[in-house]
Amino acid sequence: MSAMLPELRASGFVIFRMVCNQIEYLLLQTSYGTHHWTPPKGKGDARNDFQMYGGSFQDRAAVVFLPSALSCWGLTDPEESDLETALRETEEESGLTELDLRILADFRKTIKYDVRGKPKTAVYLLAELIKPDTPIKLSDEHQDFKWVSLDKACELVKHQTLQEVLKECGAFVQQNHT
Ligand SMILES: Nc1ncnc2c1ncn2[C@@H]1O[C@H](COP(=O)(O)OP(=O)(O)OP(=O)(O)OP(=O)(O)OC[C@H]2O[C@@H](n3cnc4c(N)ncnc43)[C@H](O)[C@@H]2O)[C@@H](O)[C@H]1O
Repeated sequence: MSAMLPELRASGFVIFRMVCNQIEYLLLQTSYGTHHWTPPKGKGDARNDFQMYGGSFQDRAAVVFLPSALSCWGLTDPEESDLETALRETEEESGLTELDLRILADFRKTIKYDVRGKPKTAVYLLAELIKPDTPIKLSDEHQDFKWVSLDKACELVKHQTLQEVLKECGAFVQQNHT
């Protein structure tokens, strides 16, 4: 049965801004669990929530059926791309829309880790906040946000794979930012 389920997959944006010639990265702190810090990101569609938290056979049928049904009604897209997911989640979690961002299209980094014993893939894209003073509007999923230096961001995120993503973002920005 599990082979028929979609992978647990999330996408998001590492967002940076330039303030007085310094690069700062946006991190959000979850209002649940261990209150970990993460760039804005989230899961691609409702089917993934099932994998994360488990459920009955009926629940399974519902979560596999629901995205297809919603898609037919034009309410959501079960084939949402990583970019679409990242944009949607970024807007939901920070209030920042595509219009606020300059996407560095050549950057894309994928990491894999286990969450509650299940493999998860997280895809990170990279974008600059065009107007550095644009306000951040948090959703209920997060309790705090910070704009921080690369070193401080690596300190906050704790997980080595995500620290490496942030460092690659830093190097990419240094090489490609005009
Ligand atoms: N513990 C919890 N209690 C109640 N509700 C919860 C919950 N966790 C999630 N939710 C619910 O799920 C929703 C989030 O949905 P989404 O917002 O769609 O999903 P997400 O970005 O993938 O968030 P999540 O926190 O689950 O994942 P992450 O991989 O960062 O983090 C998942 C775990 O992996 C760890 N992790 C993160 N990055 C890692 C890495 N690079 N390496 C290893 N572990 C990592 C984190 O520390 C964390 O423990 C929330 O609204 C909330 O309702």
